[in-house]
Amino acid sequence: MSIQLETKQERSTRVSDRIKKETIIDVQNLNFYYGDNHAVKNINMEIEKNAVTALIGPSGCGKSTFLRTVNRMNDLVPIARAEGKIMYEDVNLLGKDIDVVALRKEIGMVFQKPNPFSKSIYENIVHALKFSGIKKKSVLNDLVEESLTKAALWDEVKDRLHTSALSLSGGQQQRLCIARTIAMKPTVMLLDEPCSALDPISNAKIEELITDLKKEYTIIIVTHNMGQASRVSDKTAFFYNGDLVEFDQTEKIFTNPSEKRTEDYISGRFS
Ligand SMILES: Nc1ncnc2c1ncn2[C@@H]1O[C@H](COP(=O)(O)OP(=O)(O)OP(=O)(O)O)[C@@H](O)[C@H]1O
Repeated sequence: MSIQLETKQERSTRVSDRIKKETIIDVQNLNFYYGDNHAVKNINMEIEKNAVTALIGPSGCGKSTFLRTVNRMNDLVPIARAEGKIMYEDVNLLGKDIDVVALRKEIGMVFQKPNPFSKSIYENIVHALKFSGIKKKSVLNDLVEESLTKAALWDEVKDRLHTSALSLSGGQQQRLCIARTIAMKPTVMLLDEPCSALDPISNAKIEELITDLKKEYTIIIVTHNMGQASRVSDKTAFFYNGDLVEFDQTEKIFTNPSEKRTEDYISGRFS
């Protein structure tokens, strides 16, 4: 009798098949253009629910464009054009009849530089909630506490909710922006280099927070920090020159990538 030993690759495939989760966003043949610039090229990608997906790659390779296409932030660029489909629960997010305000509530975004309004901490959270029709003070108060708690900021600000958000440190401001997104009860959070303007301690706090948040939310994060991608994400997509070169379990990407370009990038041979 001969026993067939499984190769490392076969084991990795078997394990990743077993832990394969539900797909929440299914990107199909996505192309994105800024005028003649073909910035994102024929991307096919399934984003797993309640997981963290990291987008990595050198500057200008299309990561932010891809991210901003998911919640239609690129609609604001006049020369921009998207082709293909981004399916979210049977709805094509690129469809003409999509209510983009509702979409951005469901798929929230946090930007590279913390951008709180120049209002109080409390007002930063309730501003959009009031706009969406919630007026009752007790409901607003509960949502403020809940979202600041989930963003790991409540203990630091609970005694000064009515002071200016601009008096917070950069790291606290970024957690406030995350709380503001959480308050809208999204299902997906898009994070565009959320730590790039932060000090190492704030960075570590946001990373801890991301790991915590994925229990409730699906997260897609653009990062230039390879350590961060490997620490916080479950899956990693490597973009190069608008192409999705490789998309796999983060552990596989960082220990045994299939593509030479991925290996060269993560080992710092180009940036
Ligand atoms: N608003 C815009 N108008 C025109 N071209 C744009 C715009 N935003 C991005 N681009 C172009 O699209 C391409 C992809 O840029 P994008 O910002 O998506 O890359 P990136 O991988 O996120 O880069 P970085 O890591 O530097 O943020 C680049 O050629 C860039 O110049």
